[in-house]
Amino acid sequence: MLSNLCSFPKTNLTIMTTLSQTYRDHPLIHHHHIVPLDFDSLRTIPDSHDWLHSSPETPSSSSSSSCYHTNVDVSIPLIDLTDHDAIALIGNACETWGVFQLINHDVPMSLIEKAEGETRRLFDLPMTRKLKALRTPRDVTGYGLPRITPFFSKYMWHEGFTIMGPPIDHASQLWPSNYQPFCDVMEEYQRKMKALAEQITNLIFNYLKISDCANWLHSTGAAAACSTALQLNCYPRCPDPTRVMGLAPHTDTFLLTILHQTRTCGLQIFRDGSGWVPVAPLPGALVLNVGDLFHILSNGRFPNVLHRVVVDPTQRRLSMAYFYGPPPDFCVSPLNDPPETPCYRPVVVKDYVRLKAKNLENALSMIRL
Ligand SMILES: C=C1C[C@]23C[C@@]1(O)CC[C@H]2[C@@]12CCC[C@@](C)(C(=O)O1)[C@H]2[C@@H]3C(=O)O
Ligand SMILES: O=C(O)CCC(=O)C(=O)O
Ligand SMILES: [Fe+2]
Repeated sequence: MLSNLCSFPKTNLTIMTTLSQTYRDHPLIHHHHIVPLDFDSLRTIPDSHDWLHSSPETPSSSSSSSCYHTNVDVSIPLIDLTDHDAIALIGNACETWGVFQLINHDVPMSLIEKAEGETRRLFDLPMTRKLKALRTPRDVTGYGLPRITPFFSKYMWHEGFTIMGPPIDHASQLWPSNYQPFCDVMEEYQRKMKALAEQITNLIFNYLKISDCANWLHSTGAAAACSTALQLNCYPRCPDPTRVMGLAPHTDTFLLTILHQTRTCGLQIFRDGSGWVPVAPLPGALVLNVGDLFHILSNGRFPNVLHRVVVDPTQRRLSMAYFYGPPPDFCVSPLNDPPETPCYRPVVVKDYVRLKAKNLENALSMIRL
C-alpha cells in the first residue's frame, strides 16, 4: 500500500480553510455583476445568447444531440450499487468513461423528489424575487450565472443557485417567511449526497488500492471539512435550441460529481471517437462523473469527462449537481502504484481552485509534468 498520496499540511484542523472562503479569496477574473435573463418572456434569441456563429461547439454541430435516439453502442455504463462486483464495475467505468449511472444507491427517491420540488419552487419565483438572492461577484453561493461564464464570448441559457452548507441566508431572501422547507430538504439532501460520495470514494480507493487517503475520509474533523457544494441548475425551454448553449463544455473541478436530472434530455459527455454522447435520464438513477482531482489522483487513469448541456424546445430542464472533494488544505498527489512517472505535480486543493478560477480548462496543463 502507498503513502503520501494525499496529505494535510501541518495545519491545525480547527483553522482549516473552508471552500466558500477559498472561492472568496480567489474571485473570478472579469466577473461583473451580470444577471440571468427572464427567459420565459423572450420570443427571440438575443445576440448575447446566440452561439450559432461564435463557436465550433454549438449544439447544432453535434451529430447526436437528442437522447431519445441513443445509440446503444455508446451509452454510458449503468451500475447497480448492490452488485457484488460493484467495486470493479465502478473502477472500470471510471477508467473507460469517467462517468456512469448508478441505481440502488441509498438515497431515497422521496428525498430526491422533494429536493426537485423545492428546486422547481425556487426557479418558478418571479425574477424580482430571485434577484434578492443574487450572488455577488465576490461570493460563490446564491442565484446567478454559471461560474464559467467569463470564459465564453456568449451567455448560456441557464440560471443557477449555488449552496454550500445551510442555505438559510439566501433562502430567507427568497421566501422571507417560508424558507424552512427549502432549508430542511436541501440540508438533508446534502447529507445523503455526502454519505454516497464518501461510499463511492472509498470503493474507488479500494479499486486503486489506495489506503492512506482513508485518514481524511475517516477522521471526523477532516471529513467534516471536505469540499462540497450543491448546484441547482435550470435550463428554460428555448424556441431555437440549436443556437443556444445550456451549459458550455467543461470538466468539474473536484473528485466526483453526483447529478440528479429531471426527465428532460440535455446532458452530453464528450467521448473520443464518438463525439457528444447523450446521458439519458433514467428514473431513480444518479449520474456520477470524475472531476479533475480524481483525474490527478489516478495519475490520468480516470478521464475527467468533458460535458455540456443542450436545451430542449418544449420543456424546461432541472438538475441538481453535488460536488465532492477533499478539504481545501489537502494536498492531492498522483497515484504511484505500480511505480510510474507522475503526470502531474502534487497540488493543494485550494491552489487548484485558484488555478481553475483564472485559467479554466488550462488549469490542468499548468500542473502537468
Ligand atoms: C464548488 C463548485 C463547483 C463549481 C463551482 C462551484 O463553486 C459551485 C458551482 C459549480 C459549477 C456548476 C456549473 C459548472 C461549473 C464548472 C461552474 O461554473 O460552476 C461547476 C464548478 C466546478 O466544478 O468547478
Ligand atoms: O445539468 C446537468 O445535467 C449538468 C450540470 C453540470 O455539469 C454542473 O452543474 O457542473
Ligand atoms: Fe459539470
